[in-house]
Amino acid sequence: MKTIHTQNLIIGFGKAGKTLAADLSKHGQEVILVEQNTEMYGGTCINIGCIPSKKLLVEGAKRSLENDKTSVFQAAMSAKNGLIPKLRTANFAKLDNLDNVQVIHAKAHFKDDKTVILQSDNDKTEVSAERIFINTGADSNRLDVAGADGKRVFYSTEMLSLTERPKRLIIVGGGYISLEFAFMYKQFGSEVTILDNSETFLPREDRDVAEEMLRILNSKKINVVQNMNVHGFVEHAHETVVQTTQGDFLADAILVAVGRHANTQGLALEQAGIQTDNRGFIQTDNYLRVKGKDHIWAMGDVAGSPMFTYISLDDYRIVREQLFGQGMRSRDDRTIFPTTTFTEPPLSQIGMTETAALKAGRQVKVLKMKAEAIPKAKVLGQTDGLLKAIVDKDSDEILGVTLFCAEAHEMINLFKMAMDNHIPASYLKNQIFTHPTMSEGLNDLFA
Ligand SMILES: Cc1cc2nc3c(=O)[nH]c(=O)nc-3n(C[C@H](O)[C@H](O)[C@H](O)COP(=O)(O)OP(=O)(O)OC[C@H]3O[C@@H](n4cnc5c(N)ncnc54)[C@H](O)[C@@H]3O)c2cc1C
Ligand SMILES: NC(=O)c1ccc[n+]([C@@H]2O[C@H](COP(=O)([O-])OP(=O)(O)OC[C@H]3O[C@@H](n4cnc5c(N)ncnc54)[C@H](O)[C@@H]3O)[C@@H](O)[C@H]2O)c1
Repeated sequence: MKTIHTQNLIIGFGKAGKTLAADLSKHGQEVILVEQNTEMYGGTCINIGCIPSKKLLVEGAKRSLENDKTSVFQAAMSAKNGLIPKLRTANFAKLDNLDNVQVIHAKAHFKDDKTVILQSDNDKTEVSAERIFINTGADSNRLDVAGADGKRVFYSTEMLSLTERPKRLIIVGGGYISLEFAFMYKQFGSEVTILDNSETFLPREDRDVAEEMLRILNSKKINVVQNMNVHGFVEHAHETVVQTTQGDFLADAILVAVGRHANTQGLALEQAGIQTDNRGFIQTDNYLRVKGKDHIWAMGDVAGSPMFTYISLDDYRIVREQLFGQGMRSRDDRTIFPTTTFTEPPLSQIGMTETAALKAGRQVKVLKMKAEAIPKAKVLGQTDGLLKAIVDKDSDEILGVTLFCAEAHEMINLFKMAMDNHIPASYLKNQIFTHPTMSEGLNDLFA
């Protein structure tokens, strides 16, 4: 077994890890970044997450008026298959081209809190490191029911690379992945049914927003069944029966999208004395330092940070500030951040919903308008949805915004800046916007 020493060992080629590797190198530090899967160079986002899913959504939308849905599906898959390897190669080259960064293809596990074993097919290397950064991401939760290992039961990764378009798609779960894949496969002409076990559809959203999403889903003939549990899957020659508390459903493909868990299996965290919380995420302080270990950090999904690429990037910023700055940045600095579910239209949110503000005892003004009132929505032919802002009655402070309309995913970022800088609601009422844009609708929303 080879033994090497490095200043910095990064486990996992995720967003935080790859950005930190480049930064450490820029500062003259030597880095080993270990990734277990060559098909994952660049991490979840570019290979099996955000980018391939959005590429398929965009390609499907481009050809939404075409009747031959099999060819729409094939063209979208082929466009996605063309893009992803290029991004992966570029991500690898970006680090590999740096003199003091070494990317090693191996699976890492801890020997102790200063030593990590890198195990590849035919090689084993022991690395002792001054600093260790864990950025191993998350993986799909499995359904523990009979038949869940059947050939038509898939998770998001497989659904991004199906070779045959399913005529009937059942999606188990009613969150981000469920909704985005429901719209995606609807564009490919599949009959889509969402089976969710929660009593309330989109529980984090206000009811008017959830009802509008439900209306849009139904108008597209995407069926949503709430409050049900899957008992099992029974595989037949040409279809699979999904057995639930609300009867049987027939499917050509099933997507299970019921959340994701930390990728810590096989890391042998216990050998390094690294603890996980009751949900399996690595326990850190607000500066992402692993509990009780001054030289080990965890970043991104595995650290229990909200599962978004831009939050993993922000985790990198928190660590960067400790290594090269004043060390002041922490998780407390991002109490509010925007989110978007890439449906049609996209659903974007920041800060408090109306329900959350009232629950917190705030005295609020609720500003609300339909997307169809915005001229650009008519130009785009995308008049579904609504916009909502929650404003403190006395101080005029913007407490939260929900944009469920065309271009919402771009517009919501404006509110991160406005809210961080305490720009009052009245400012938006008179802000000059270009025309015709969806953003100009904010003049009316805040009027
Ligand atoms: C289908 C889907 C769509 C998504 N869409 C969006 C979106 O639109 N916007 C958004 O912001 N977020 C989205 N997300 C979430 C986002 O992709 C993740 O939150 C983000 O990529 C997590 O990055 P990370 O830095 O934690 O690690 P990851 O990018 O997950 O990287 C972890 C890496 O570590 C490697 N690894 C694991 N264990 C080991 C080991 N023992 N040794 C060596 N290597 C190891 C893994 O192979 C992996 O490459 C989506 C996720 C999915 C699944
Ligand atoms: N646009 C984006 O930013 C984006 C897109 C995709 C994924 N993501 C990230 O990835 C994470 C994982 O996505 P996800 O959709 O798997 O999780 P999620 O937490 O968003 O949704 C899980 C859903 O599954 C349901 N559920 C749980 N157990 C169930 C069961 N046994 N039967 C039926 N339904 C069940 C829940 O009620 C919930 O509706 C998200 O939380 C998000 O952070 C982000």
